[in-house]
Amino acid sequence: MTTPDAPVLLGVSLKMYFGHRQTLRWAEQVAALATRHPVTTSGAARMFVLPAFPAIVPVAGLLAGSGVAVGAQDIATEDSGPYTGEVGGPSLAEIGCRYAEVGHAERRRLYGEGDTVVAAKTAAALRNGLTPVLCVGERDEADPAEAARRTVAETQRLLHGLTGPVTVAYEPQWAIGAPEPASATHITTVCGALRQWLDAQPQHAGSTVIYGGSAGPGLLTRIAPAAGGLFLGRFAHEVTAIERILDELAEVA
Ligand SMILES: O=C(CO)COP(=O)(O)O
Repeated sequence: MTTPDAPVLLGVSLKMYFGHRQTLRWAEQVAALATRHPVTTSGAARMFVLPAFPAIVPVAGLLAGSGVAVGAQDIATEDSGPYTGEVGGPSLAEIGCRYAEVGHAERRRLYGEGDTVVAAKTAAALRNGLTPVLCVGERDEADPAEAARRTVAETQRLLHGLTGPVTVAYEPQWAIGAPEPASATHITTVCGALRQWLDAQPQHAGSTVIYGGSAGPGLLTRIAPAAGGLFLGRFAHEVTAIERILDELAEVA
């Protein structure tokens, strides 16, 4: 089952770029944009934002009624107990999170997270009713067919034994923090393969594939519908850039 008519999904992770007040000002602008833009008010596009932990509660308040969902950039593998510094899925769900990001390349590279931890965090998100934003993608640049093979295998490994809808964010690691995203051919090859694999997994019905890695205006219309949306980083810091992406979607709709 393919889902070409599903709403486009635009996610933003603020990583650790913004201070607290800056995050709140940005969220206010995102709420205003989503409340007035025809692509979001019609339901043709859905949005989620992942602020730093301390900003989740106030950002959820600012986004209330705008249709923009909120989520966390990380989640503990366990639900409660002696895990200093961690934040568990039950708390995230309680404060209004709908998404929890897992497996980002920065957490793998800088904090030593491997497949076991990523799979356990994915399970924790699903167990708590949160949609995991499962980041996958090859570390070094490979040709598109090889990248697709590796990325589907990685996704299959990480989701083994799990049930529930997921948002798979294809983020080739070499394209994160780069001047440009991967090429449209590269992205559509890998996202198409992920879509095809997910469509054959009834236990993950309702899942979405989005692309991240230096994504910004001008990209989505070239990679849809293989990519069902974008996972934005730096190029969403200016809310006018998000607006340009919504405008582009309005043009092709
Ligand atoms: O990792 C990303 C989204 O989580 C992408 O970040 P950039 O768009 O800043 O490269």
